[in-house]
Amino acid sequence: NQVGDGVTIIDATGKYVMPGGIDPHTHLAMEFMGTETIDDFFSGQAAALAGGTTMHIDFVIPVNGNLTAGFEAYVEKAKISAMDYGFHMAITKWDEAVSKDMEVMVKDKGINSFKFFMAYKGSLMINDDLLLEGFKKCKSLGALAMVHAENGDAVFEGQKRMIELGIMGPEGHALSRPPQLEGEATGRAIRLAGFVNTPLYVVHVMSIDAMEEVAKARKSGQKVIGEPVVSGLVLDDTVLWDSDFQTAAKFVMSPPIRAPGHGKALQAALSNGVLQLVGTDHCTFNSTQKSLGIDDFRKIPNGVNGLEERMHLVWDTMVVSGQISVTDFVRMTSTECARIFNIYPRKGAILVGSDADIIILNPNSSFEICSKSHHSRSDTNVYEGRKGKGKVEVTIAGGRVVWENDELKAVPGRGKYVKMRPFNYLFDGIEKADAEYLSSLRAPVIRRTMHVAA
Ligand SMILES: NC(=O)NCCC(=O)O
Ligand SMILES: [Zn+2]
Repeated sequence: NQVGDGVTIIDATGKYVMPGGIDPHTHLAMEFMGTETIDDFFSGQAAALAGGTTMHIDFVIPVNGNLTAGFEAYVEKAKISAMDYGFHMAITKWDEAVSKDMEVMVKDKGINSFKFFMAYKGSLMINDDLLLEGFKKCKSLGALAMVHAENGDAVFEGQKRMIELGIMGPEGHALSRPPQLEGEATGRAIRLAGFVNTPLYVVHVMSIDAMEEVAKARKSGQKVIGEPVVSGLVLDDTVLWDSDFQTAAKFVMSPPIRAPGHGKALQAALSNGVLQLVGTDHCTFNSTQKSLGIDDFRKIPNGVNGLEERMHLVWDTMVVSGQISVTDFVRMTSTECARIFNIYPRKGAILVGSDADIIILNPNSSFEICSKSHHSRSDTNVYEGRKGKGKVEVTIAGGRVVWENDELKAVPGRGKYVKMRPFNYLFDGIEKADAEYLSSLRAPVIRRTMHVAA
């Protein structure tokens, strides 16, 4: 039986055969906050395959702002890949070399999206000036602009405020960067992208404040994509107040996991089309690394796991509860990502000519999440002990069975780099809108020159 738009099939046993998941947002082998993520391109991908994800798109971080050096470093890191992957690239400074290198990345290296961090003052953060330059360049190249939207200056101020109050623990992380700072930056990025008339992708939408900015823009016809991540959908921030440092610190990520209520609102936004696809922002650190911030929450490396859990948790939270259909599930975890990053139907579909990335999900089987048995190298899991319905029983990546009977057969080096073309569907109509804007401008005023006698 075929269900929905041709991507989901139920076999005689009631199991679903569907395209493998694609995670639009991961950070493997990333040097960040004085350390490096514990999952590299093999261990992170092992986790992904065990959880039904067969491709991910990771963020290349330039080396001292240099894009080519960053790209080369990530090519090395990714040599151990067990599954297919693509790259986005962060832009952390602006000059002629960066502008030229963006062209090289798009035209020669298969990168079609660039991320701008509006937070992490003193390291990755950029200002509005750079945001505008970057957005203009993205538009000219047909590359998608992405933003980490938090007001970094205000976060810095919020952190100082907490330290002055003597709040040094993980709860200070949430208190120092409240939802309004995410809403402000999201709205600002959206308005600047609207001003430039280029599509925008907002990564990890964590709050009602940010989601409402995306909703408003989309309602007005602006091309904005909103990506919630699993942690934002299913967790809440009460854990940050836990009296045990490690228990609380493992949940520190940015923007922070929000107060109860935000997750439910993000789920609703996903089901009614305000938000489009689900990522993980998988960025893992073990307990020793999280302890870097034992005396000061500002030093806790930011990030949580999700690559192995995304498909299960979205299924259990959204499909089992009746908030979305099976077809919606496939769209939000796979197909929409493939369309946005211009790799459909090679990825995100089961069609003749597509890569054979396929999973079998048994809706009647159960999963239980446990850091002792997960495939990430981290010694903790933010979803520890969660149980639910719907289990990925088989993962096939590139035509090879890599997960079956709870056994992983991931082989380092087998994953391929997937080049992504510019000018995705979001760019349709942009040129026409620009032309209309230009013709709508009123005729320039001709002023007579006045000659005043000396
Ligand atoms: N999200 C997070 O806390 N860590 C990964 C880096 C980022 O995307 O901000
Ligand atoms: Zn981010």
